[in-house]
Amino acid sequence: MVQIGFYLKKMQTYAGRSFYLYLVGMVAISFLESISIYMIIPMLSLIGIFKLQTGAIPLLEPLTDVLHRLPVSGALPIILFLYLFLIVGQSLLQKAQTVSGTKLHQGFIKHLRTDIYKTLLQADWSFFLRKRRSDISHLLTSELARVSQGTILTLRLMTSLLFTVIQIVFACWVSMKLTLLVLAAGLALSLFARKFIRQASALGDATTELSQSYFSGITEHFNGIKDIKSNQLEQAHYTWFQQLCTKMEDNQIRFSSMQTTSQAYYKIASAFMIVLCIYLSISVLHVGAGQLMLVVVIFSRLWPRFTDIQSSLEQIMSSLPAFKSVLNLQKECEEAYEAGIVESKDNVNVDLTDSRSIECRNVSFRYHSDAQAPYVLRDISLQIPAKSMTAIVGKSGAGKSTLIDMLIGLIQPLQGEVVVDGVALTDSNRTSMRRDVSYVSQDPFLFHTSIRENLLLVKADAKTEELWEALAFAVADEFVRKLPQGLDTIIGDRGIRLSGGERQRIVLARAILRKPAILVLDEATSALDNENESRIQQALDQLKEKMTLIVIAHRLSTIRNADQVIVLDRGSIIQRGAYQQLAREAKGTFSELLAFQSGANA
Ligand SMILES: Nc1ncnc2c1ncn2[C@@H]1O[C@H](COP(=O)(O)OP(=O)(O)OP(=O)(O)O)[C@@H](O)[C@H]1O
Repeated sequence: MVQIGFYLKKMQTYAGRSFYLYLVGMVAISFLESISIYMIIPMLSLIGIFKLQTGAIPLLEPLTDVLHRLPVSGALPIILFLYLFLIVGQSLLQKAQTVSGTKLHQGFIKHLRTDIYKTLLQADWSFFLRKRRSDISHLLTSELARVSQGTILTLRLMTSLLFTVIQIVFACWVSMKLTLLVLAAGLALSLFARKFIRQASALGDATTELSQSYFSGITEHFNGIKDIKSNQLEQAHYTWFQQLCTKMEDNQIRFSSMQTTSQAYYKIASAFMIVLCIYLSISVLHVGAGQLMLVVVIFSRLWPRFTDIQSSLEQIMSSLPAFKSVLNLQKECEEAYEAGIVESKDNVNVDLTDSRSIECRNVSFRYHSDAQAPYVLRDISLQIPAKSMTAIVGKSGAGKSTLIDMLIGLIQPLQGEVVVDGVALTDSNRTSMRRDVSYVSQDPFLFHTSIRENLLLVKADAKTEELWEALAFAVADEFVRKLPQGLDTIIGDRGIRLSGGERQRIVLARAILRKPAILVLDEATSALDNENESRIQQALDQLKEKMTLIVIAHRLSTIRNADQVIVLDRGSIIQRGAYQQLAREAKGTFSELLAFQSGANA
C-alpha cells in the first residue's frame, strides 16, 4: 500500500487545494445523504406517524419542539420538504463533485504521463543500455492505463471510506447498539475476505508479467518482420503468440472468477449476518418493530459500502504491480538523471570556444559494473584536433562505437577524463557540449513523416533553400527531386520506403543542416554505392574546414583524406598517424586491413 500512498501524495502535491476541496465535497455529500436517510424515520416517528424509541438524537433536538407543536398535517409537509431539499442539494453537489473528480483524475494522469516522459528523456544513455525499449513503451501505455484505473479506484475507495465513517457516525446517533452489531458483522466478514485481496495481488503480478511479454513480443516480431517473412518463421511466432494469449485469457478468467466468488461469498454471508442480526435484535436485545426498521435501514446503507470497499481493494491490489513498475522506472530514471535536458534550469553551460578539439586522457571503460567484466576501452589517450578529420578504424568489436559514445559524453569513463577545448566533461556540462554535436549512427533513424519534417526536426526555422543545400551536401538532392512529392514525400515507418543508401543520405543531410561544431559519422555511409560514397567523401573534405569530423568506417576509402587515423584493437590504440603514413607501415594492422579490402575489391 506504500505505492498507493505515494501516488495519493503525488496527487495531493499536483492538485493542491483542489484535492482537499474534493475531499471536503465528499464529506458534505455523505453528510447530506446520511441526514436525509437516517433522519427521515426518527422525524416521522416524532410527529407520530409510527412509534420508534429514538432516544436523544442531538441533531433532532432543536427540531423536536417545533415539530411537537405542529399538527401532523402541518409537520408532514415540512419533513417531506426538508427531505426533498436535502436530496436535491446532495444530487447537485454530487454532479459538481463527479465533474471535479474527473478533472482531478485526468489532470493527475496527464501530469504523471508528462512527468514520467520527462524523467525518461532526462535519463542518461547508460539507463537505455540497460532497458528494453518495449518495456518502456509497455509502461507508458498499458501500465499507465492500469495506474490510471487504480487512481480512479483509490479515489473511489477514499470516497467509500469517508461515506462509511460518516454513515457509521450517524448510525451510532440513531442506535449505538445496532450499529455496533452491524460493524462487528462487517469486521468478521473482512477477516475472511483477506484471502481474496491476496489472490487479487498475485493475479495483478501475473497481469504485469504477461502484458510485458505481450508487448515486448509483438514489438520485436514486427521490428523483425522482414526476417520472419524471408525465413518463414511465421508459424513459430504464431504458436508463441497463441500460447501467450491463452495465458492472458486464463489470467483474466481467474481474476473474474475470484471477484465473482468474493461477491457471492459476500452476498451469502450478508444474508446470514442480516438473519443473525435480526434474530439477536429481537431475541437478545428485545427491540421493537420501529427499531427493527432501523436495523434494516442501517444494514441497507452500510452493507453496500463494505462490499464497495472490498471490491475496490481487490481491484486496487490487482493494479498495484503497475503502480510499482511505474514507481521503479521513475526511481531508475532519477538515479540516471542527466542535467541540462528538457526545460531544465540546472544546466551549466560550459565555456567552450567554437573550435571543439577533444582529448581523452587515460580513459578506461566497461559496460558491466562487475569487477571481473573485461574492459571495452583500456587506457586510451588521444587528441582530436579541431576542424580536422579523425578516423577510427579496427575490427568488429574493437570498441570504436564505445569510444565515440565516450567522446560525445553519452557514457562516462570509469577511469580518466574526456576534455573538450581544455574543459573536462562532467555531469553538469556534458549535455551542453552535446548540443554542438551531430551524430549519424550505423542504423539511422527517420520518422514516419515527410522528408521536410524529418529535416526540420533539428532546425525548425530552416528555409527551403537551406534544406536543399544540406541535401546537396549529402548527395541526396537528385533523388529527392525525383520523388513524387519531392521534399513532402512521406518516407514510411523508419524510412522504409527509401533504400538503405537513400536513408543514410537523408540522415546525413539532417546532421549537416544543424551546422554542428562536431560531426560524428558511425558507419554512416556503409550502404552507399562507390559513386555516391566518393561524392560524400568530397563533401566531407569541404566540411572539415568548418567543423571537427570524427568518422568510423569499415570501408577505408571513405577516410582516405583523414588527417589522423586511430586503429583500435580489443579496446586499445595500437596504431595512430596520417592515412598514408599508416598505409606504409607494412607490418601494422592498418595495412593488413587495407590489403584485405583491396584484395576483396579486386
Ligand atoms: N550495451 C552493451 N553492453 C555490453 N557490452 C557491449 C555493449 N555494447 C557493446 N558491447 C561490447 O563492447 C565491445 C565493443 O563494442 P563496440 O560496439 O564499441 O565495437 P565496434 O568496434 O564499434 O564494433 P562494430 O564495428 O562491429 O560496430 C564488444 O565486445 C561488444 O560486445
